[in-house]
Amino acid sequence: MGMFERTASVFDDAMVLDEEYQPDKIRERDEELEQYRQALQPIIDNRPLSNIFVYGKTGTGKTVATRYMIDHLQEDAEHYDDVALSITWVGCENLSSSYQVAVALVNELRSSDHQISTTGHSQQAVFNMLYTELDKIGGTVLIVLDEIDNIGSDDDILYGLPRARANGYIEDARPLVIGISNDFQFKENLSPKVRDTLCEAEILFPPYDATELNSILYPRAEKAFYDDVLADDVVPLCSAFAAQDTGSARQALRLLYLAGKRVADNGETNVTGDHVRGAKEELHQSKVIEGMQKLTTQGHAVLLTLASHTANSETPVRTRDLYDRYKTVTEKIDADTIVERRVRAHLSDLTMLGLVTVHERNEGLNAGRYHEYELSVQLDSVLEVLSEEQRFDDIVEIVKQQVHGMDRT
Ligand SMILES: Nc1ncnc2c1ncn2[C@@H]1O[C@H](COP(=O)(O)OP(=O)(O)OP(=O)(O)O)[C@@H](O)[C@H]1O
Repeated sequence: MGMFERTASVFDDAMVLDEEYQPDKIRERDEELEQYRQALQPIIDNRPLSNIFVYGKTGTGKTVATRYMIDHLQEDAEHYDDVALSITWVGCENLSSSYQVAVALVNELRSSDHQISTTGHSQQAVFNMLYTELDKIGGTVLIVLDEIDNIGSDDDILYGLPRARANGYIEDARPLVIGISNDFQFKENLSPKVRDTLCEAEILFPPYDATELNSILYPRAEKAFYDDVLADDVVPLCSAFAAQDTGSARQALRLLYLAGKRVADNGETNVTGDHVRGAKEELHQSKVIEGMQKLTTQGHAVLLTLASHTANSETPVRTRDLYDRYKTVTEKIDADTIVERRVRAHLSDLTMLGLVTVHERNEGLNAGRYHEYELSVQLDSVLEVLSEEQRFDDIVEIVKQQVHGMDRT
């Protein structure tokens, strides 16, 4: 026997539940797909093009629908000799300016031995390289900018690309931009001229309800799992939880996958509603941890203070005691000390994120009303996140020892 053996599994093909899997049908999006078709039709008819802006919350099918439409468009365009179509897809999740997007586009269009570096050129120089590349390709060049909201209000590229032909920078190519965004504010923050051209055709992807999620999930579940391993309530529960929370198909698929994985990890043979509930809790925890990682140094300092009280069994703790300890914490980590009122503001942020629970006390006339706080997440996970920041190292170590001290008693 080797060290690794194929695990007996409820999964027939778990990859079907993976993010990257392209389903052969897009469900529950007939209206949006029809709008998409109409917006792309001018390419086939050699009519003037308009740019397309696709928006909606995360997991609502924007990317999968765009891939699907482009695949069909590419296939059908081949039937027409006078339609020249090329596609360029750039994910902008790590690109925070027009300059960076332009560099990424140039590199996407160029062969691998003519790549340019991300620094050292002027923006105009990179734009010119981009226009040159577009002209070399010629014909309609469909440019998909996924997660375009990352460029914020630095929207020069969205101004320049659609006007490059009219302004005489390119002659042979007709660029068409599809911008995809899950940030509703993004469009509002664009300059009016850019907004008008980018959003000539707008397609909104609303969140899914439970029924729609069921119809997306069932065919995937059927392919992903062996027959008869899913209890009847598994898919509806995944759909219901995701519909209540975000309306995201990604979340629903993730729940289904994690439920299956729990079964596999426990060496069980059937997936039940309880596995889905466990998966939901697991997803929730990882979201909480993500929220914790994104806090500012002051947020982390307040959290660390509360962790220290927790390690010493001093919770729930009153604001003023917490503030005293906070001052020693910031001294140790060499951070600024903010006033008590602002520490309270951080505490209420932490409460909103689900990291902290607040109790309101009312102790007679003299004591008045006051607040007490305690952690609502595991001390271990707090300390793990905090130890990712180097300046916290020493003090996190101290708190950890306090926990061990407690264990001994
Ligand atoms: N209508 C649908 N039919 C089939 N599968 C879908 C549908 N909508 C979403 N999915 C699936 O849900 C997952 C998330 O969808 P997608 O990546 O398209 O979301 P998105 O709107 O682009 O999200 P984000 O804004 O976070 O990128 C994918 O695995 C996709 O296959």
